[in-house]
Amino acid sequence: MHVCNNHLEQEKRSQNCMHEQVPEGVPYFIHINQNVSSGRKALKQNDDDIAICECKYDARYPDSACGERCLNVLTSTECVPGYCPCGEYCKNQRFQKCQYAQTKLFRTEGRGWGLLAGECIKAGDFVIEYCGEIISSEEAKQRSQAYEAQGLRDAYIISLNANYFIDATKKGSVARFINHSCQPNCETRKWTVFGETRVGIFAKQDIAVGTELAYDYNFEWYGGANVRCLCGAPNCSIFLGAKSHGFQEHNHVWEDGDDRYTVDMFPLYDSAEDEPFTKHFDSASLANTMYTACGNKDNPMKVDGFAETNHFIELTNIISEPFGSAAVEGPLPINAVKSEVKKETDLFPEKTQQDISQPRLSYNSGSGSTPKSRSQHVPKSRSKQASRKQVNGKNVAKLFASKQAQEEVIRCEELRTEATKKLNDLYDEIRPSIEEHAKDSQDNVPTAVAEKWIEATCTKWKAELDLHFSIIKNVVCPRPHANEQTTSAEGDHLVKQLIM
Ligand SMILES: C[S@@+](CC[C@H](N)C(=O)[O-])C[C@H]1O[C@@H](n2cnc3c(N)ncnc32)[C@H](O)[C@@H]1O
Repeated sequence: MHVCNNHLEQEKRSQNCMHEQVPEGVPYFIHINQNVSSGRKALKQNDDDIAICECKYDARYPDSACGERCLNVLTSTECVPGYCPCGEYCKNQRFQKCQYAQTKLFRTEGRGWGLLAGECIKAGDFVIEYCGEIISSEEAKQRSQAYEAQGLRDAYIISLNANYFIDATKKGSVARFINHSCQPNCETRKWTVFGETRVGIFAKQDIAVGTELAYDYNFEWYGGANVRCLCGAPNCSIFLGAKSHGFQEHNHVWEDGDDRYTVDMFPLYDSAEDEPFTKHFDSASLANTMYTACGNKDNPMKVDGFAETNHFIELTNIISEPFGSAAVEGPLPINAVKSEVKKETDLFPEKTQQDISQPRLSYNSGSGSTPKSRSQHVPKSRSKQASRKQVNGKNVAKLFASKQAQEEVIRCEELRTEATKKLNDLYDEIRPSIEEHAKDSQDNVPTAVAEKWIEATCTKWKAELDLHFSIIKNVVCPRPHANEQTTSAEGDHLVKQLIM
């Protein structure tokens, strides 16, 4: 174990242990053993905020000094030096003291570099902290896109909490080399250290020396390009972090009962040709809404040529994400995806979860072939969608000639804002409960919390849909302003402005 007593020593040690550890050929990064935050103030803990446990050091029972029954350990909070009744004997300062397990970097087949256990690690042991730069979710999005554009194949951004991420791309601990497995021997756990949340990698089971360490990226990984998972586990999710929010946001995954789809798989009928073609679900849903409002799917009402021409499709594209880009992110939508089935292709073949006690981390079995090359990066199919627009109802309202239409759209916008705020507030309120359950027991968020969340989410979605519907309705079925006729040319102009 490495034990670092203060920051300076830690830093020296971290550099030293890196020199010992880094084999030739490992791409350059700055090794750190403490998160670094740029543009985010380090939390100052007041005495009142410091949790003090009730442990007492007894030389006859050294394990009593902040062992597993310590109140702080039970709440995943590290004791604060100077406050812990066990003083220097306190064993609950593992993050602070960098009490990491011995590990070794090695070159994998097909998955870049990986990390091995350099000693036997016991189930529950702290392996290493995942350190990096603490960045906001906005910054995470930007950096992730920039890294992808720079052609960086490996993604190192993981989520810290709802608002912050840890980016270990340029600066990080060696935890950044731990690869993903769908049947992992490690897991991430969040601990509070000096009032700040930190992410540690912990052993899920006894790990023999020389075994590759791996955890499941699904919960914290921000993702990058879609990467074919080469873990070889029988329950492999096929793509890295396929259940992560980043992946689902990127791929617009939709869930229906036990089936999972990407939105590409939803057929949309082109009213002009009456031929099925694949379009995004959101377009399809709006198309259906339109048909319901202004006719029906088989016999759409034709207003000023909108339903007949591409305008209709363009219009649905600008209002392309009634639900997806909700400002609030939370684990519930992630948890909602239960199966690994993608119906119409073999990409997500149906699998049976096998209860296998030994992890299969050889990566040479299970998937049928031995991966020889670097992981396959699946190209983005719809890069245009990454820059999708969020409709601003107030701006759109100004484009309508009719006062009635303007008022209706503004009212819808207000309702949407209100629903979004309620959802945000609710998320803040229930976050501790969600975070507690999100990782270890995916399906076990308390029902009361889930119900509240679902209700608020539905209200938000409905408000979102109402807004989009109101815009479409007023474009397609314009209400003439007093003494004014909205001509089809004006309608066309309006649509173009909306699209721009
Ligand atoms: C956090 S890094 C892990 C360290 C990385 N292997 C390296 O060489 O730096 C995550 C990246 O490793 C690769 N990776 C990790 N687990 C993988 C897996 N099971 N299958 C394929 N590639 C994997 C992917 O390129 C992913 O973006």
